[in-house]
Amino acid sequence: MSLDPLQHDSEDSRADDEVFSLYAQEEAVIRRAEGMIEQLDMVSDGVKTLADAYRIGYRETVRLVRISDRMQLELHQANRILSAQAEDLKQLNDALRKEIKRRERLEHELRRIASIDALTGVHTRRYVLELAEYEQRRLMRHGKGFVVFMMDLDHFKRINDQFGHAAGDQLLQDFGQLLRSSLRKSDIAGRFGGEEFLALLPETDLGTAEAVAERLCEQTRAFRSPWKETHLRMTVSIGLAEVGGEEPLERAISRADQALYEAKSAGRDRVVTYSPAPAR
Ligand SMILES: Nc1nc2c(ncn2[C@@H]2O[C@H](COP(=O)(O)OP(=O)(O)OP(=O)(O)O)[C@@H](O)[C@H]2O)c(=O)[nH]1
Repeated sequence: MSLDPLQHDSEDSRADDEVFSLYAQEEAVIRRAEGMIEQLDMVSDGVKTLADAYRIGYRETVRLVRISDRMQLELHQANRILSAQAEDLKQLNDALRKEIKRRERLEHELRRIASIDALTGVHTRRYVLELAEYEQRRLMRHGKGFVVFMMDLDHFKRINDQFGHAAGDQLLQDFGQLLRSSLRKSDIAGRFGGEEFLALLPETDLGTAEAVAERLCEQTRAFRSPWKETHLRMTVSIGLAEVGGEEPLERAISRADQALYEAKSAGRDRVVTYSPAPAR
């Protein structure tokens, strides 16, 4: 509706129209205001809901941040503990490695002590028998044999009685050296006990073994061991026997021992090779 007065016929109807129009405008304004109030209420509700949600979200965020902080602290502490444990483990590992090395050295030393006769430097009886067993199996595979020497220093009791036990020890030591130097590296020499020695000569024929034994006998006879203002002398008796096939080593040792007994009986300072007693 227009408010232009030129478009109306009478003053009254114009006044009525104006009143009506004002009323309608007022109505419209009121309706718009009410609408706006409603919208404002809705906006306010929305803001309130958002604020509530934000408050909840904020609290949750704060809670999560606190948890995260605590977790970070715990992780940091756990990390420190793990680092300390790793360092402890490293030290333990180092200590273990050192201990293993120490034990290996000890084991090596024990094996050396068990295998080498401390006085004479040749092998111990037990070790010779161990080596012999292994050697015998090896030679059997190749169809080869070896020769056993049983050796005994002559009248050793007299040396001890005349010069004392220390002099006897010195001669035992000297004989150990003579024995080692007169044999090949592949031969096995040992102290059987007291003043008795044995040697195994693998892959050696009887003739060669006899020559080796004779040479050792001569070297022993010629040897002089300085002792105080004088010198010590010694001789050795040697019995030889061949080890054949699969026979137990003890049997061959026993034959070499018989030959040694013969060497002693025949006057000592000599080599005797075992030969079976002639059948009657
Ligand atoms: N010094 C010393 N003497 C030892 C050792 N082992 C054994 N004997 C001595 O060697 C001597 C061996 O004496 P016997 O068995 O009678 O033999 P032997 O006097 O050599 O006489 P035959 O063997 O018949 O020539 C004993 O007096 C033992 O005490 C040792 O390690 N050191």
